[in-house]
Amino acid sequence: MNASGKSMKKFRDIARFLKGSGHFLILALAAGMLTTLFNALTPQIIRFTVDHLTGEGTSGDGIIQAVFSQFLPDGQLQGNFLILAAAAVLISASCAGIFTYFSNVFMAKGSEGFLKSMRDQLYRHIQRLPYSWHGKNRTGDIIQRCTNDVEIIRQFICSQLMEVIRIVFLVVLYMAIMFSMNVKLSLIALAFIPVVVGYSLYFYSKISSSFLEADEAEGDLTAKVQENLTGVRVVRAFGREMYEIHRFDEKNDRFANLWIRVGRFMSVYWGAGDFLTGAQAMTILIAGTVFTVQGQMSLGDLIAFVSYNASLAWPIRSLGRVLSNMSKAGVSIDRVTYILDAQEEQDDPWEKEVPMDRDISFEHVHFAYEQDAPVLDDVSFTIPAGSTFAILGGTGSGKSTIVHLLDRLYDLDEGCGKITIGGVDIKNIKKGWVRKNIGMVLQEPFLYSRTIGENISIAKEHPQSHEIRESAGIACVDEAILQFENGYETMVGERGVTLSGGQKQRVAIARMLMQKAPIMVFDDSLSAVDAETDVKIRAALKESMGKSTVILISHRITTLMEADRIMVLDNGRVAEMGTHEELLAQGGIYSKIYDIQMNLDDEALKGGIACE
Ligand SMILES: Nc1ncnc2c1ncn2[C@@H]1O[C@H](COP(=O)(O)OP(=O)(O)OP(=O)(O)O)[C@@H](O)[C@H]1O
Repeated sequence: MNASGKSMKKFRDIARFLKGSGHFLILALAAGMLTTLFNALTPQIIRFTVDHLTGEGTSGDGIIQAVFSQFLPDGQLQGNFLILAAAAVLISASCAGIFTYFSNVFMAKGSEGFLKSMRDQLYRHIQRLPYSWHGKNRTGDIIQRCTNDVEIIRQFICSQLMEVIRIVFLVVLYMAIMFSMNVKLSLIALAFIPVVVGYSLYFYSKISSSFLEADEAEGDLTAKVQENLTGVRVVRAFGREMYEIHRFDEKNDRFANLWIRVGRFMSVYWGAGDFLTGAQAMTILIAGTVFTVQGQMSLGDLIAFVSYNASLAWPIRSLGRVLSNMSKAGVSIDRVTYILDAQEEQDDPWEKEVPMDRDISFEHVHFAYEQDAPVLDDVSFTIPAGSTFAILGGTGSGKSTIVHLLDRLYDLDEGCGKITIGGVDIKNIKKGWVRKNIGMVLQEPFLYSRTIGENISIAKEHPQSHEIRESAGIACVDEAILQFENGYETMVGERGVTLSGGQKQRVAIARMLMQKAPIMVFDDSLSAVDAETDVKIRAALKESMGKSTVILISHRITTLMEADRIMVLDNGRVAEMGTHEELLAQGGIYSKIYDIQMNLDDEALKGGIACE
């Protein structure tokens, strides 16, 4: 596809969001044009009135004369012209007002409808994008695209594009009327239009880099404030308040200076623009007066002409600005279509739902994230259904990657081994089905800004309160929750600040238990819990888990020593495999870590030790 084909495709991608709201924009445009039409009548009425007073007659056969003659015969018209003229001004102003109202109402409906449709579609699409896509794209950037860029596109379609059409209509209409009154004077007025538009176009394209810099400085300042507020505990703990204040001052200064510079540029622009407009008005006035004195036009013509000319000044000046700002939309359309073009995660037709309470098997699995170095190297193991399987390994050894692969967040490439559940390659099992049947608790669980009860019950459609308490009981967090004034109705604040790390982990365990999944994964999810509670939770889990298959990942040997089978992972390779006793007897990595952890004092034991 060539460049213009690509641009058209992008424009079509965006224009489809007009479905359901596009007709409002057309109505807004039509109402806006009618407003312009009625506004154009007033100078004609003034022209007629003035010529009537002075007894000049070039406008005698004009449109207003023709309309008035419809209502009253010539004789009566003479006596009532002032009333008629006043009524005509009032009627045209009222009509203009009414159409302005409708134009704004339709514009708001069309514009908000377009925005809503675009946001809805983007949100829905992002929800369905693969996890790997999220891994490659920064959250802040995605949010920026869904807010700022979407807003710029809305302005482009619903404001700038409409404005350009409205201005072009106004210019064509007014120039047609002006040409009908005096061709020579109209040619002078017309000659200024490209100069004014060209000047503002040139100016705005020149200062767009200053605008961009100032916008970026604003983003920088916001990010600084956000980081500071999020990390307020660290700032206080390290006594970094003054340092943070200085850093903020620097960014704030830069931000202010950049906007002052933009302000200076804009002052030059407005000043020079005023001068240009004034020079044009002066030229029209001088030439118009000469033509009037020469009898080429009436006094009414001159006044009406000057009035039309003045009404053209602002729209023409803003045309350059609007056209120049429209170019920004191209970048935003690119940024939004980048998200929309990303392939959604979809089930292939051959993927099915199979029983998940079966053996899990990794067969010669090799895996690397994108172009990065290999993370898993020939990993093979089998987890019999209903058993507890533990994985021990140093930081970055690939433990979580195994879970990502099992959950189909990433798929294995051809020839890189196989993962099966009940003998079925998981590539042939629906992704949604896999995830629904694998309960997962992560090391740093994410809790929503909702009540604790809602957080626990999120995985279940119609949760019963006794089920919520039951799950919380197994996760040893029921007692702690009841100690809060509002119990299960306690709101978990932004990022769950009202709960301790260990409490959050336990709420996440309770949430996972609600899922009653046949496979449960605990990815270092007891790390923030003290050793005693860890033992209690595991005992309660053992009792309640029934036939579920459990995968335990931990740095703490006491957490996983009772597992049916333990795998030691070293730099993506299976280093050891066996029961606790077998591994101790081998005298390898596992037994070394065991010795270190067992010899540590209680304090260290509570924190857990990384097995590196
Ligand atoms: N989404 C990703 N994209 C690219 N590289 C990744 C991604 N996730 C993990 N890695 C890399 O893969 C390697 C294994 O990471 P993984 O999270 O599986 O280790 P881990 O054993 O669970 O570590 P930890 O105990 O610290 O959680 C690391 O080098 C990590 O940097």
